[in-house]
Amino acid sequence: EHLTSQQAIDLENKYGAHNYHPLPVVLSRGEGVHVWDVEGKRYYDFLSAYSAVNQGHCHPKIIGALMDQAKTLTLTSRAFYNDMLGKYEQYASSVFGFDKLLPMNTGAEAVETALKICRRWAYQKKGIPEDQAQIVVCENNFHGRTTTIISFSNDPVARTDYGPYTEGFIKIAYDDLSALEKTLEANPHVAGFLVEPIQGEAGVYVPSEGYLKKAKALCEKYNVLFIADEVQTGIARTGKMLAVDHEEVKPDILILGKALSGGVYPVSAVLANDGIMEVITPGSHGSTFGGNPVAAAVAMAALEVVKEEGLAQNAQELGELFREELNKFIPTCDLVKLVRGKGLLNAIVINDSEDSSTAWDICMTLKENGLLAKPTHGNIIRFAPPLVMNREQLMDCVSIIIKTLRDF
Ligand SMILES: Cc1ncc(COP(=O)(O)O)c(/C=N/[C@H]2C[C@@H](C(=O)O)C[C@H]2C(=C(F)F)C(F)(F)F)c1O
Repeated sequence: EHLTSQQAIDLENKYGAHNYHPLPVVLSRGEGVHVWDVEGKRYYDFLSAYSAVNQGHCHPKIIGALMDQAKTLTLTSRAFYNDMLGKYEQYASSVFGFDKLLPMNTGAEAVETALKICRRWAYQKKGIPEDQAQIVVCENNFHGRTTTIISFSNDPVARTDYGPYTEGFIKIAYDDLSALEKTLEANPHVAGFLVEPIQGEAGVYVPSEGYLKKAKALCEKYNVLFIADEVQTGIARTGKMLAVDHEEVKPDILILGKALSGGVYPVSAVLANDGIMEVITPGSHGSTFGGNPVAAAVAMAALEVVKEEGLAQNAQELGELFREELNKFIPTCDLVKLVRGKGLLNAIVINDSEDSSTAWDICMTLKENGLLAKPTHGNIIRFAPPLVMNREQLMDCVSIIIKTLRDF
C-alpha cells in the first residue's frame, strides 16, 4: 500500500541497519533531472546518487536495454560465455582506449581488483620481493568501504573498530608532487599510486593544474603504476569523458563505476593494457555477477547516451555557468566562502566550523525549496545534477540555491 514519508522512514529505522543518516525525504519516482517524493512533491536532484545518474533518472534508452536483456538472459556466470560480454568489453575498451576490461559490479570491488592487479604486476613484472609491494594513496581519499580500502582511509568514521587493517599502503598529501617524489625515491617497493583525479568525498578538491600529468610522469620515472579512480569523476561528470582527460593523462589502470550504468544497475570495470592485465590468469580473480549480460547491455546503452547526447560538453558548459553565477553572488553572502569544481561536479564551502549543522540546515531548506543536495564533510555541500540538465533548468536551480542562501 502507499506509505506516507513518515511511515517509510519509520520502517527503515526499525528494520534497516542504521548505516546512513539520510535527508528526511522519501523518493518514489525519478525522471531526468527530477525526483518526486511519496507526497508528489517534485525536486531537482543535485546529488545524482553521488554521480551515478549522470544520464538522468530512468533514461528510456538505458531502461529499454535493461528490460530487453532482462527478459532474455540475466546471468550465466563466467563458467560459460554469453553473447553480450565480449561486445561490451570491445566497445568500452575502445571508448576509453585500453586493450582490455575486467568487469565487476561495485566501485569498491573495482578498486580492490585494481589493487590486486597492481600487486601482482609488481611481483611478476617489476620483481618486487613477495609481500613487499607498497601502494601510495592520498590523505582524505575515498575509494569505497571494504576492509582493505578503509585500511588506508584516514576518516575515523569510516575506519574505527574495523581492524586489524590491511598493510602495504603509504599515505601522502593530495596535490603534493614533492611528497610523491620523495616517497617514490625513498621506497623501492612501490607498485602503484592510487588517486582520485578530483577528491569527491573530501569536498570536491580540484588539484593544481598539471598535478595529474606530473604525477604520471613521476610514476613512469620510478616504474610505478598510475591508477586513476574515476568511479565518481568519470563518465563525463567533470566536462570530459574522464577527469584525467583535462590533462591528457593516460592511467596505467582505470577504475570506473556509478554512471557506467547510468545508475540503473551495479556495473564497474577495471581497464588496462595487455602488459598489465595479463597478470590476471584463469581462476585468479572473479565475481558471480561480474560481466553479466544485463550489466553489459546496460553499460553499452549508458555509454552511448553519453556520446549521443554530448553530456561531457554539456557538463563543461553548464559547470562554467554554474560557477560563474555563484561567483557573482558569493561576494554578497557571508555564509558562503567559495564555490569550486570542474564540469558539473561542484561544491560550496560554508563559512562555518566543520562540526556545525549549518550545511545540513541549508540542505533541509533547499529541500523545502525543491532542490535535493547533501553535505559531504561538515561544512561543504556538493552540487552534482544529472548531466542531461539544460540551461533553463540550471538557472532555475541557481536561483533556488541563491534564494535559499540569501534568506538563510
Ligand atoms: C571515488 C570513489 N571510488 C570508489 C567508490 C566506491 O564505489 P561503491 O562501492 O560505492 O560503488 C566511491 C563511492 N562513493 C559513494 C559511496 C557512498 C557511501 O556512502 O559509501 C557515498 C559515495 C561517496 C561519494 F560519492 F563521494 C562517498 F561519500 F562515500 F565518498 C567513490 O566516490
